[in-house]
Amino acid sequence: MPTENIRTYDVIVIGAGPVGENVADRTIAAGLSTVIVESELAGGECSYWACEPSKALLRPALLRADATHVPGLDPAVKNPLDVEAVLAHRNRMSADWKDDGQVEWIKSAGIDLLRGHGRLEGVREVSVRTPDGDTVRLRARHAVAVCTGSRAALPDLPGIDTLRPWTSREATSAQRPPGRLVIVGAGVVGVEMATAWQALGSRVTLLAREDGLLPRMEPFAGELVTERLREAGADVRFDVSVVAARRLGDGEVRITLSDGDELTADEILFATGRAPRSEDIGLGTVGLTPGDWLPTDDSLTVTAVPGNWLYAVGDVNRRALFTHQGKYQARIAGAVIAARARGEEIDTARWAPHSSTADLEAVPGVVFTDPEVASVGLTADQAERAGRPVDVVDYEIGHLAGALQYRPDYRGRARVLIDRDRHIVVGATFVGPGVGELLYSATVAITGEVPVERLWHAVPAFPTISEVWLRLLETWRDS
Ligand SMILES: Cc1cc2nc3c(=O)[nH]c(=O)nc-3n(C[C@H](O)[C@H](O)[C@H](O)COP(=O)(O)OP(=O)(O)OC[C@H]3O[C@@H](n4cnc5c(N)ncnc54)[C@H](O)[C@@H]3O)c2cc1C
Ligand SMILES: NC(=O)c1ccc[n+]([C@@H]2O[C@H](COP(=O)([O-])OP(=O)(O)OC[C@H]3O[C@@H](n4cnc5c(N)ncnc54)[C@H](O)[C@@H]3O)[C@@H](O)[C@H]2O)c1
Repeated sequence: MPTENIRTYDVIVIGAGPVGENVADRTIAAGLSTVIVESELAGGECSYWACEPSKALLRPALLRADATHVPGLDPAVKNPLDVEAVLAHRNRMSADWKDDGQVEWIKSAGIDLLRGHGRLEGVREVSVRTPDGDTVRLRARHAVAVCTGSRAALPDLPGIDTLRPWTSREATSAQRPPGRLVIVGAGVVGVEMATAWQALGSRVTLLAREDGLLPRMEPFAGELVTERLREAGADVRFDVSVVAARRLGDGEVRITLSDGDELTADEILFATGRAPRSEDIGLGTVGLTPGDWLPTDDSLTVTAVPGNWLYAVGDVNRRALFTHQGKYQARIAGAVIAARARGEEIDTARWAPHSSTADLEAVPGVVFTDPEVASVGLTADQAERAGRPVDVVDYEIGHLAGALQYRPDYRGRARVLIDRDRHIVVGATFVGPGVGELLYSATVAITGEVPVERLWHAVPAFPTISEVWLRLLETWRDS
């Protein structure tokens, strides 16, 4: 790269999603000049096509499901949702797909924003193709952080190019409910979007190729969500996949399933996982393969590239595809970059300031369905596969006084895994209305490695759902 017209910064961040913004926030706070490059909207997938719009669609649906069962409320809560009002609320929560607020924050933090498509150009260099066709060249004194996130992965289905399917982007930003919506994939996106659009009036068919929903979670999570989705009117099918799909001249979609059944829908949503946004970011110029995920060590450094200058943070490293976990990584990457810029050794011991240990031991996640699913740490299946001796302790949350106060028809279950040798919690799953807010207690128990003997002294208030902790301890003691 010729040296003229090169802008030099301490740190270059590619991608202004929640993760890139947080890396830049930490490096600026450490006194390092930082530029952030963004090709679409500052705020990333989370703000406009993922977390924010999906939760704005789901909150009215979940509140209505709870309220419908609480006596004495206005019968109006039983009425269908006001679709227009919900979608208008979703539009507001997605900032109407404008990023002025985010840009204002970036500027106020002292970070430079460069709009355009960023690409690595060898060691510590990045070129940016701006919207008006210019190329801006950047050089980093210390670090380049790739925070380009992920996109929806589509299956390799014949004719998919002409099918015009929905991905998570259309599913979170559509301006009216399709009459009939077929959803392929029963992971988190599939079940959340099934819950939202069924509540908004679509007739949803949810297709799982496994024998249940949410296949990577405790099996009872998928079972309870299936029950409620079916009660809400959704057609939930297991052990089935799509073998062919095409859009007809009238706009309808004709779908052939692996069991020979045919479906007709107005839209088909592929909620079939994620792929890294790394195919066109110059990975070849640093010896990596375009289109691959970018694995890192626990300090978020891409160790396949020598020199400790390249970092991958957030979805693109595939460690844990959640906004909160990517932001945690961003705080750690920022501290690592700052320490190395000062010439200091980094401390990557387990739970040390420069180690993203929680990615491996305690990733919390909430699925915002009816009922909610909140989990952190290991499932029983994962513990068994890892050869980790644990006691599996279950409790029906609906037996709690607090649960019945919350919603008289409460159905839910909790499971904790207790390490047999160390007597600490290593995994927890709660399924039931409102359990999302319980999750932090389990996350603290796991990351703090709190001995069960001490947990007895953490008294949950009566009558709350958090009394489930006490019941789980009693069940463990008496088993
Ligand atoms: C439907 C849905 C719902 C979700 N709900 C939740 C939830 O409730 N809670 C939760 O924790 N997680 C949720 N997630 C996951 C969450 O959205 C991601 O984990 C999070 O967005 C990852 O942040 P990121 O910054 O790594 O990537 P992204 O948010 O994808 O941001 C990456 C940014 O980089 C930009 N970019 C990409 N390539 C370039 C380039 N070459 N040059 C310049 N800029 C570039 C992109 O335009 C984008 O702005 C959800 C995901 C989906 C799909
Ligand atoms: N509430 C939240 O925090 C939230 C919400 C949505 C998404 N997310 C994050 O986004 C990530 C992506 O979610 P996702 O649901 O897209 O992916 P996922 O990996 O969770 O689930 C994908 C599902 O699609 C199935 N599938 C894959 N290919 C298929 C095919 N060809 N045919 C049929 N089924 C197929 C898989 O078996 C799996 O069940 C999640 O890992 C999660 O971390 C989080």
